[in-house]
Amino acid sequence: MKKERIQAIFNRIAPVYDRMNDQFSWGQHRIWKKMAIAWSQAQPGQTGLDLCCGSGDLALLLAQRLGREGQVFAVDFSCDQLAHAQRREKPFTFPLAAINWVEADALHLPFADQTFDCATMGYGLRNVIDIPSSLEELHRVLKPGATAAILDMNRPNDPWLRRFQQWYLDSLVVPTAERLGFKEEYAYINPSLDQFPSGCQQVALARAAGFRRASHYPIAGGMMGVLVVTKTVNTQQ
Ligand SMILES: C/C(=C\Cc1cc(O)c2ccccc2c1O)CCC[C@H](C)CCC[C@H](C)CCCC(C)C
Ligand SMILES: C[S@@+](CC[C@H](N)C(=O)[O-])C[C@H]1O[C@@H](n2cnc3c(N)ncnc32)[C@H](O)[C@@H]1O
Repeated sequence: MKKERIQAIFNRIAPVYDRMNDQFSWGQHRIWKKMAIAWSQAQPGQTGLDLCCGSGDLALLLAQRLGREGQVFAVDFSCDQLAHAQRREKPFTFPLAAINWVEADALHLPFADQTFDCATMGYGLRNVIDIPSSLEELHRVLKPGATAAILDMNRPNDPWLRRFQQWYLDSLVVPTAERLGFKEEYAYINPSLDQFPSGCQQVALARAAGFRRASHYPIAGGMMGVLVVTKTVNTQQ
């Protein structure tokens, strides 16, 4: 799928994206995102990156974790998702790290090598048009020793759960989205899952991108998963 088509999908659904995620996942996506933040090993005061930030869920959680002394760079190439994210940021009262909202392509990040202490990527890896390049770019901008947590949907290994996931998406998610005029955008999810590398394949891709430490943790029965990668301190890299 071309970059422009992906951009158009997420620009179009920006007004309903958060509400639909809450509705379709019964609010569970917020738990899955908090798990990704924990796996990122982000610490107060650090400089963090949230790739494919969309409406800002993970960027805001990362900003809470990094605190007043930290800072977040939240990157997305959808101007409408970023606009929505910046409007949401205002009501937060507890001490947040400063969030820098950056409209850019995850495949060509406008940051120097070894910039970030930690990173998150929520439901982005499956949507970039070049997964190996995205992982290589992530590796480039992380500091040695930094960890990234990459949350996404996955096909479960269990055949019954696979069938449930396909049925849920085709028979509940898409018809509901269709009633709001977003059939095409949500009908994209199931085929995108068919193309998405399995957890083991994601680990292999991460290793090929230079991450010497990579693990994949299935969650929600394997319908979701978190790829956790760490850039080793090896001076040869
Ligand atoms: C937050 C979630 C998905 C984000 C998301 C990712 C995409 O790639 C999209 C592509 C096109 C349109 C929208 C999105 C998008 O919103 C995960 C939750 C939302 C999912 C749409 C629903 C997935 C439901 C699970 C398959 C089953 C959940 C079972 C339930 C907890 C009982
Ligand atoms: C499913 S949304 C995820 C949003 C948010 N991370 C979350 O957890 O809800 C995927 C986001 O990735 C963005 N995206 C896809 N490919 C991208 C790329 N190459 N560069 C930057 N953003 C990209 C889309 O614009 C969209 O906002």
